[in-house]
Formats: sequence, structure tokens, C-alpha cells
Amino acid sequence: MLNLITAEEMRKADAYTCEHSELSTIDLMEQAANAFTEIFVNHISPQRHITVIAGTGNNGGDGLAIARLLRMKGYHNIKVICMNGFTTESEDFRINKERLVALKISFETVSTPEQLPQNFDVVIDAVLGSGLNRDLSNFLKTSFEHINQNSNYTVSVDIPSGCSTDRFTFEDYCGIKADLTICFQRPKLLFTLPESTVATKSFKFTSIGLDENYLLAIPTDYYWTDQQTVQGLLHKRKAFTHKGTYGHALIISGNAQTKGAALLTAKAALFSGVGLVTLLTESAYFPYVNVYQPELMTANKEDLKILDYSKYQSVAIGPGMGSNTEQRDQLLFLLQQKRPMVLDADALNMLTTDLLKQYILHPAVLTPHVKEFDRLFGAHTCWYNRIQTARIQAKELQCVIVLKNQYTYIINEVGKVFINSTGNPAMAQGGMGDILTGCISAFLARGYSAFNAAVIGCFVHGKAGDELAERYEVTPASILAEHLPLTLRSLLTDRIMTN
Ligand SMILES: NC(=O)C1=CN([C@@H]2O[C@H](COP(=O)(O)OP(=O)(O)OC[C@H]3O[C@@H](n4cnc5c(N)ncnc54)[C@H](O)[C@@H]3O)[C@@H](O)[C@H]2O)[C@@H](O)CC1
Ligand SMILES: Nc1ncnc2c1ncn2[C@@H]1O[C@H](COP(=O)(O)OP(=O)(O)O)[C@@H](O)[C@H]1O
Ligand SMILES: [K+]
Repeated sequence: MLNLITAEEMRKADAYTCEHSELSTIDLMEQAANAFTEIFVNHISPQRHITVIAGTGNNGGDGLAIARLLRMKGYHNIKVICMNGFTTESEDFRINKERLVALKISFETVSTPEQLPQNFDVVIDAVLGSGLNRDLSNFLKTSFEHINQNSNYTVSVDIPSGCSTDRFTFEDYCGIKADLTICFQRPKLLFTLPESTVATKSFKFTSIGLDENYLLAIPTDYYWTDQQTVQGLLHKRKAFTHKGTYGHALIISGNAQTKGAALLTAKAALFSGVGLVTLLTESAYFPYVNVYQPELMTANKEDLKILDYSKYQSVAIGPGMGSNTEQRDQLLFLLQQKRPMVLDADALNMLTTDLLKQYILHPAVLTPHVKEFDRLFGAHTCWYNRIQTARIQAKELQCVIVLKNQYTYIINEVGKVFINSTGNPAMAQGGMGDILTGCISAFLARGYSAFNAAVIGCFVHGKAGDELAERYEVTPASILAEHLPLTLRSLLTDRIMTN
């Protein structure tokens, strides 16, 4: 897990690294520029015309160093435009300016927006970074507007200029609008919020060599779940084990119009490695289930109240279930069985916070998408506030909330937020949430805690999607389910190779 930190903490980490190593601040700037450049060259070809627009602080210093490194890598159409006079020159900016001039790279300064070129091919935005501490002047606002309108592609250094690391609203945003931001050492929480696309459409982060032991000791409420963490949590199947070792998941899902949701959820549980899966549904559907996926077992919906729930290590309820009085009554009955549970879709639509408080007295994972979340916990106008509500509710209900998004937020029982780092828009298709519910219920049945099941389930689900997106423009949910065993294998094999 990577702990996400504030701009101020990052500055301290910067100073600490320099004090406790041979590195000086100018060396660190060079490392940052190198790290940026390594990613940049994978996105932009040397034939493109590149304009570095720089300020005169350390973000500007990075920009100048990047221009020099790119020239040395064969980017010959490169020039630097320095926005003059809005702040004083930092020492490391000054040193990089000398290095740039020595290479005879074009360097000009502008003092009014009118002096900027009419058009840009690729812009590297290095005007302002994490040092932003006041409103933008009219000079900067007008210049940024001009750049936004006339650049084919903009890559920001560390953060789009004018965007503040620790402020989470984008009303009246008038900074640089980047296509890509390459930020340093840690992802920024801000970039995982859907509304941040007004400032950057995408982001990547890269290590610049700050002291990781120092960084990891900084307390935070926000974490980034990386592959290494998930590999550390996942257990490999052991010799002499049998189906009973890997748990039994019960899936309660689907109705006449949405039988598919039940099939997808159950299939995903099966392909996530649980020992046995039983699908509770109407007996009329049993033949479909058997033809679609013969490994699945079935239980009759009529028997819901006479089943022995102690034999199921997890119960997933909700996808395509419907929400009439009968189903609500069934849901409340199921909640009283106090088995480890995943509550999704219609199960969430039938509940209220009062009912949750009354009935959630066992390990539970709630997997709302934004609409389900807001119906249950109240409307929100921005994602940052929605996350804060999720933190309060997860603590109060003592459950895990999986708030689904491109970057899904997993909130544990003490209100800490773990941001899932996998997944992509090729997964934006109906049924994908059913697969996630199946995955999490499988890991729950296999004996992982509610929180670990949610972390592993989200990561594996998104990683399967990422692997498929390399070959497919869109990944239908059933195809993703079938890919899960391959993803699990790659995670476990990697661990054996690297540990
Ligand atoms: N660990 C780190 O934090 C590292 C940071 N580096 C770079 O340094 C950047 C931060 O550099 P600085 O602290 O010099 O700050 P910036 O370069 O972001 O800004 C320069 C100065 O502009 C002034 N300013 C702030 N808001 C303004 C506004 N609205 N209008 C006009 N002027 C304004 C401030 O006085 C600020 O110090 C990072 O974003 C990153 O690019 C890297 O060089 C290396 C390591
Ligand atoms: N653009 C995206 N990037 C990453 N993950 C996505 C994207 N779109 C959808 N997903 C994932 O797919 C799932 C969709 O869930 P949900 O909205 O409940 O779908 P459905 O109700 O159709 O089953 C979530 O896990 C979400 O994170
Ligand atoms: K910037």
C-alpha cells in the first residue's frame, strides 16, 4: 500500500531526503526530470513540436531540465517559453536555465498573454506545481485559457498549473487542462475524483527517489492499493486441499427479467476460485443454470427460509434481485442469518441506514455505485464529500464500503480509504458490477476478511479488465469472468518469481 500525502508533507520528504543522503535539491530535480522523461517518451514521438511552458519556481526548474533531457534523447523540435515576472527565480531554476542555455535550446520569456504563440503541438506545462498558494493573476488565467484552446496535447509536470493538491473542488477552475499529468512519487487523491478530468484527463505517477522509509511512516487516511500488496494477501492453493478447503458461496440474485445477473455473479465466484457455488433461484431456471455453467449448484428460492445457512461461508445478495415486498422480507430474513455478506444492487436499494444499523451485525461488504450510494446515504454534489460520508458510514455501521468508480474507493471499518488502482473504461458495460460481487463473495468464502476480500476482489477484477483491454476495445462481463483464473495465476506466479 502506498500512503497518499499532502503537498506540505511531500516538501518535508524532499528536504529530509536531501538532509539524509548525498543528494542535493538540484540532484533531486534531475531525478524528477529523468523520471518524467522516461514516461513522456512512451507517449510522444521525437517528431512532435514540443513547447515547454515554464514558471520560475521549482516546477519551472523541472520543465527546463526536462527540455534538456528530451533534446539529448533526440527531440529536436523543442523550445522553452518562460512566463516572466510573476514570481522570483528559485536557485535550482537558475541552475537549470544555465544548463539549458549551454545546450543552445531556444529560451524566450513572455510578459503578456499576447506574446504567446498562436498554436502549440505538444505543451509541457511546468508553470506552477505544488507551490501554488494563491489565486491566479489575470495574466496567468488568460495565458492558461489561450494554451488550453490552442494546444493539441498537454502534459503537466507534477500537477496541472493552477490546480491545488489539497483542494478538492473544481468550481471555476481556470488552470491548465492537461491530457496527461505525470506526478511525482505518489498518486494524488485529487486525480482519482471523476470531476478532476477538468484539470487532467489521465495521470501517471513515478518515483523520483525520495526516502521511502520516511514517506511510509507519514500517517494518512488514504492509501493506493498496488499489486505488491495484493500479491502479499493472496494465498496459493495448497497440496492435498479439496473443494471444502476453499469455501462455499451462496448467491441470491436474479429474477425473471435479470437471470443473467445471477449467472454472471455465480460464474465470477466460481472463476475466482471458491470451492463450491450455490445459486438460489426459481426452480424453473435450474435447466438454464446447468446448461450455462454446469459446475454451479442450485437451491430453490421457495426454500429460502429453511436452508441451513451455516454451510455457506459467504452470502452475496442483490444483483438483479428485484425489490418488491416479498424480496424485502427475504432480505431482512437473510441479514438475520449473520453470515459474511456482500450486499449489492437491489439489496442496497431495499435498505435504509436505519435498517443497516439494525441488521448489519456480521462481516459485510456493501458495493454501491454512485446512484445506490446517494440513495442510501444522501445526495452529494462532489466525490470528495461522498468519500467523507462513506468514511463516516463505514465506521458507524462497522462494515466495508466499496464505492465503485474508475478508481474504486474501499473504505474499512475505521474509515480509512484504499483506492483501487486497476480497471479501465473498456469495463464500462452492464453486468460488470455483478462480476465484482461474485469475486468479493468468493474471496470472503475462501476465508479472507471482509476488507481483504474487498481489496483483492477489486484489484483482481480491474486487473483482469486491464489485461483484456490490451486486446479488446470492450470487455463484456462474461468474458472478464472467464479471464479471472488467468489473472490470479499471473499474480501468484509473479510473486514466486520476485520474492
Ligand atoms: N519532492 C518534491 O516536492 C519535489 C518537487 N519538485 C518540483 O517542485 C515543485 C514545487 O516547486 P515550488 O515549491 O518552487 O513551487 P512552484 O514551482 O509550484 O511555484 C513557484 C512559486 O510560485 C509562487 N506562486 C504560488 N501560487 C502562485 C500564483 N497563483 N500566482 C503566482 N505565483 C504563485 C509561490 O511563491 C511558489 O513558491 C513541484 O510541483 C515539483 O514540480 C521537484 O523539482 C523535485 C522534488
Ligand atoms: N471506466 C471504468 N474504469 C474502471 N472500472 C470501471 C469503469 N467502468 C466500470 N468499471 C467497474 O465496473 C463495475 C461496474 O459496476 P456497476 O455500476 O454496479 O455495474 P452493473 O450494475 O452494470 O453490474 C465497477 O466495479 C466499476 O469499478
Ligand atoms: K505544472
